[in-house]
Amino acid sequence: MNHDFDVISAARNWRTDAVDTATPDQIISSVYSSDVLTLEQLKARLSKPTFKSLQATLERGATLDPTIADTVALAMKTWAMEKGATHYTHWFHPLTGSTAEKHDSFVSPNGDGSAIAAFSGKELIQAEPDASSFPSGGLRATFEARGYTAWDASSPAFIMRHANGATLCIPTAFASWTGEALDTKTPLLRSVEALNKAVTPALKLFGASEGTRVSSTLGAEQEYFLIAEEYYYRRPDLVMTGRTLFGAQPPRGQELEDHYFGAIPDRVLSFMTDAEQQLYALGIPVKTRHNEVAPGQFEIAPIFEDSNIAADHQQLTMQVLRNTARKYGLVALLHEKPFAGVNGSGKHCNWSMSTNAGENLLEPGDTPHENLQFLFFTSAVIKAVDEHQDLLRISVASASNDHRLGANEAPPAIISIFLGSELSDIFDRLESGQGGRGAEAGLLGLGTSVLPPLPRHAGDRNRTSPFAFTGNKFEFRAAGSSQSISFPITVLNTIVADAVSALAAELKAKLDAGTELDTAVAEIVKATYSAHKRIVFNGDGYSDEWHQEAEHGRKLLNLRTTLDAVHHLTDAKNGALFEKFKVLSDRELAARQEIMYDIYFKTVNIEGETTEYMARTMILPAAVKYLSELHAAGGSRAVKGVAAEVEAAADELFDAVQALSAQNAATGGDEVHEKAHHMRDQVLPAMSAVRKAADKLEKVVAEQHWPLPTYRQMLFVK
Ligand SMILES: NC(=O)CC[C@H](N)C(=O)O
Repeated sequence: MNHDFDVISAARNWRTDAVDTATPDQIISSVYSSDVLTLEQLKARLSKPTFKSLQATLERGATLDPTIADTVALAMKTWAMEKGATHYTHWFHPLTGSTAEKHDSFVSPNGDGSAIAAFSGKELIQAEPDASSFPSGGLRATFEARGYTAWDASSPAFIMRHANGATLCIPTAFASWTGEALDTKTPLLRSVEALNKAVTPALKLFGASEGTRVSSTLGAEQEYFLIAEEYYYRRPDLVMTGRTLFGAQPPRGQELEDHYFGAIPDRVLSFMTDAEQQLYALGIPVKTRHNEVAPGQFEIAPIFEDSNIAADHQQLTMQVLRNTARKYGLVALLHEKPFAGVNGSGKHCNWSMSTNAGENLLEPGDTPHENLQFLFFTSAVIKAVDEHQDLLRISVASASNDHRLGANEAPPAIISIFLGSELSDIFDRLESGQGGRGAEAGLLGLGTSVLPPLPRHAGDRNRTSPFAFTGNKFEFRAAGSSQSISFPITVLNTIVADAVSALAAELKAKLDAGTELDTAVAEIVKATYSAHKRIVFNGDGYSDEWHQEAEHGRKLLNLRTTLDAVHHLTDAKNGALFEKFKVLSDRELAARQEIMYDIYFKTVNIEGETTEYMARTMILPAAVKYLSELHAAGGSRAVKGVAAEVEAAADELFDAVQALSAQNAATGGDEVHEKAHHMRDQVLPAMSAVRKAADKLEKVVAEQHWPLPTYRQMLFVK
């Protein structure tokens, strides 16, 4: 096959007709949140008493008063139909990691041959989709099809558009008839509540007013690749598995570092602008766009918002990126490692805690008092991450992230915290009993002898750190580009709730005993840092020395692969933690573990089968064809030399495929974790051997015979 035509068409094939892009003024005045049923919209459409009742429900986090449900549903339906919606759906987040929707038409037959537009309060509040095929990890048998979706009124309803219409999407939680969570939203909401319950009493010790509530905030950076659609559909591996299972390294990768933050190609910028306009309409606060490090890699990042809403918005962002790319003859690849040898894609989760008055608890403040608070909560995060390294690692574990972690600017599997030199210095001085040394340039004097000055927005960054302080928040960098952010954030909220409640109890005891607040906090910060500073590491997370020191010196966990990690999810300490904060019951936790094993097993199984299929039906035939051509070409030294190279690699490939085929046919056992281990220990290495031989062939077989678009083409044609 000759790819010359492909290269030209892949480069050209995009629509130049501009979309109707709005100016910043128009975005602010009319586009932003125009497809979101905001509280203002509801207020304008409901009577005062109904709106008040709805608002009270939202504030209490309770379920909607059934007597007003019909009125709210009517307002929703009217709004949605004005926006062009023909259908509505309960939109939820099953344990597949993505989203689910089943549309129902607003049009209802009236029984007399006519039809009316209908949507009742009952239909708004709860539904029973026939959702028996979603993973439940044993929480229900398939014959018990009943799973319920329940309206999450804290995340606004929105409109999803397609070329021929629109759908009203109502964010919902998804649970079994026994009330067990079958989704990622329910535990996230529970963890937000756990965080609130733990942090609010702590804040009160610092003098917070009545009515203070605390929630977690999140901004998730999304990295992704774009490749020409022509190439995508010629790569069964990309279509089936999301990553390339073959591909020799091109002469040029990312070593020139010329793509990162470079000028964004016109086609890509047009795509980005189009996607952003849709995200604005959905009220998603996207802010930043740029070229990422690998050729063909890009990033979109929002500013932070409430973490439950951010989790919904993050799923929508992925969906909009995928859908919009197609309009430009591109495909958005969200896999963590679509191309070996260059950077993978992360979804760095910028996490913090904030009060309902908008106070960021991880912001070093302007006053000594605010800084006491800051140090207290930062210590709690350090304690939480040290005590629950395993859970953070598990929350980002997947077959795809295994290929990313530990190389090309993605953090290693060992969890540690980067505090930056200035903040580390402050903790070190607190620990050693050295107090403040007065205000320095860029540092904020605390005006108290027990505490040293604090940095305002430390500027340094560390790309090899999985969990980095970035001035007024922590960036959980280990999260992978294709995953839902719900579980990582559920874990973060829960472990921090645990640490804060422990430290708050200590603080309260000290205050009750008559210790001054600043002295008491300094003592707690000092003791906490002393006990947990092994988790703080500001150096190179890739170095051998770090791996040695982390594992042997500091005794940190090094859970290299998904299977090493997932195994710990149901450890007694983790079950007790999630039970204590009512985030996940033992059964719900065990179900999640089961599903993680299952998804891992199936993912690698599909990769193994795809590798075998491509090697047998595409790559070996190409090599054989080229060989027969060479054999026909006679006996010159060059021909013989090339033929010998091709033959050697083809033989190696043939043998490797036979070996892979045997592993694909085996199972490793009946239990899902046995199957998963078979995949990791037998199938993945067998796939690597196939790839190694195939990549050798790619370098010697005539390009016109090579059946697959190459890295050189996919990464550089934009
Ligand atoms: N520039 C960056 O921050 C690179 C991050 C890297 N792509 C990752 O996998 O996390």
